[in-house]
Amino acid sequence: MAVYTDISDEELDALLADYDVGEALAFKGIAEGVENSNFLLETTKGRFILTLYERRVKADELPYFLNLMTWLADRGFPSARPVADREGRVLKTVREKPAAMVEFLTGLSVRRPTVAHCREAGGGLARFHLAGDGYPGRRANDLGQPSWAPMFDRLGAAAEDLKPGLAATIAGDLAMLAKAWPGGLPSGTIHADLFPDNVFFREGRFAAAIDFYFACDDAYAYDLAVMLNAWCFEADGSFNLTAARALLAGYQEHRPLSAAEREALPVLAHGAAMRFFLTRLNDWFSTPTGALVRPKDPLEYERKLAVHRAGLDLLADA
Ligand SMILES: Nc1ncnc2c1ncn2[C@@H]1O[C@H](COP(=O)(O)OP(=O)(O)OP(=O)(O)O)[C@@H](O)[C@H]1O
Ligand SMILES: N[C@@H](CCO)C(=O)O
Repeated sequence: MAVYTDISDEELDALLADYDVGEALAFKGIAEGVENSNFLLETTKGRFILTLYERRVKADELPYFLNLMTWLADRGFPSARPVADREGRVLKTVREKPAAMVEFLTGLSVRRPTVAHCREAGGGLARFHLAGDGYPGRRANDLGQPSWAPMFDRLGAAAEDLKPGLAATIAGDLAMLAKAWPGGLPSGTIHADLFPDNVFFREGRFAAAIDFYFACDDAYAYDLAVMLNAWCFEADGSFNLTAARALLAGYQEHRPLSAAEREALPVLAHGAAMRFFLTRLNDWFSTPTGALVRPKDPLEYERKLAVHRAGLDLLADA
C-alpha cells in the first residue's frame, strides 16, 4: 500500500488554495505503487493525482520528470499533464516533501497482457520515443550497464542466499554483458520502466503511460528490451515469442528498428533482465520485515536471466 504520508483536511485546503482547481469533493489514498504516496483528488473542476515523492526520487531530478510529462502531453502523447499553481509552479512541498499534482488519466492496466495488448503497448512505446524526440532535459541512466557490476559487488552474498551458486552465474553474465554491450544505437529519452502496471488501456487500445521516474537518456531499443521482459513472459516462466513479435510489430508501425537495433535485442534483453534482477535483489534484502510494501521477487528475474542465457536468437528475424 503506497500511502506513506497522510495529509490532513487543513493541509489539503492550504495546498488547494494555491491552485485554480476548484474545491475538493473527494480525496483518498491509492493503494497501488511502491515508491511514492499517491492520492486521488476530485474537485469541482476535475480529477487529479497528488503525489508526494518519498524516497527513491531525488528532489533535484523532479523538474526533469515533470517537464518531460508536460513536453509529451504538449506533443499529443497521453501522459498526465502536471498542473501548475497560480504562480506557474508544478513542484510544491507538502509535509516537507516534494509534491506535484497531475491530471487524472482514465484507463486500466492489465495484469496478464494478451498478444493484442503487447502490440498496442509496443506502439505506445514508439509513440513515447517519437514524442520525446527533442526534449531538452538530460538525465544519464544511473541504472544502465556500467552500473551493474559495481552494484553486484555489494550483492554477491545476497545472491548466494537466494540460490546457492547464483553469484558465480551472475558474475559470468556481467562479464559477457560488459563485452557484448552494444554502443552507438539510436538513443534519446526512454521510459525505462514501461511495465504493464504503468500502461493504461481503454477498450483494448493503448490509452496512457504513467510513472516516468526512471526516464533517462539511453538506447531506444533498450526500452523495448525492458518491455520484452516485462510483457512477454508467461506465468510458468516461458518466453512467449508470439507476444514478443506482436510487441515489436506494434513498435515498428511507428518507428522501424534498424538492423543494428534488431541484432542487439537479445543482449539488450539479457541486460534489461539483469537491471531488474539487481534492483529487486537489493530491495529484497534491504526491505525490513513488516514494511508497508512487499518487495518484488528477484527470482522472477533470475528465471528470465536463465532464458536469455540460453539464447533468444529468434527475435532477430521478428
Ligand atoms: N495520472 C494518473 N491518472 C490515473 N491514475 C494514476 C495516475 N498516476 C498514477 N495513478 C495511479 O496511482 C498508482 C500508483 O502510481 P505510480 O505507479 O506512479 O506509483 P509509484 O509509487 O511511483 O509506483 P511504482 O514505481 O511502484 O510503480 C497507479 O497504479 C495508478 O493506479
Ligand atoms: N518495475 C519495477 C519496479 C519499480 O517501478 C520492477 O518490477 O522491479
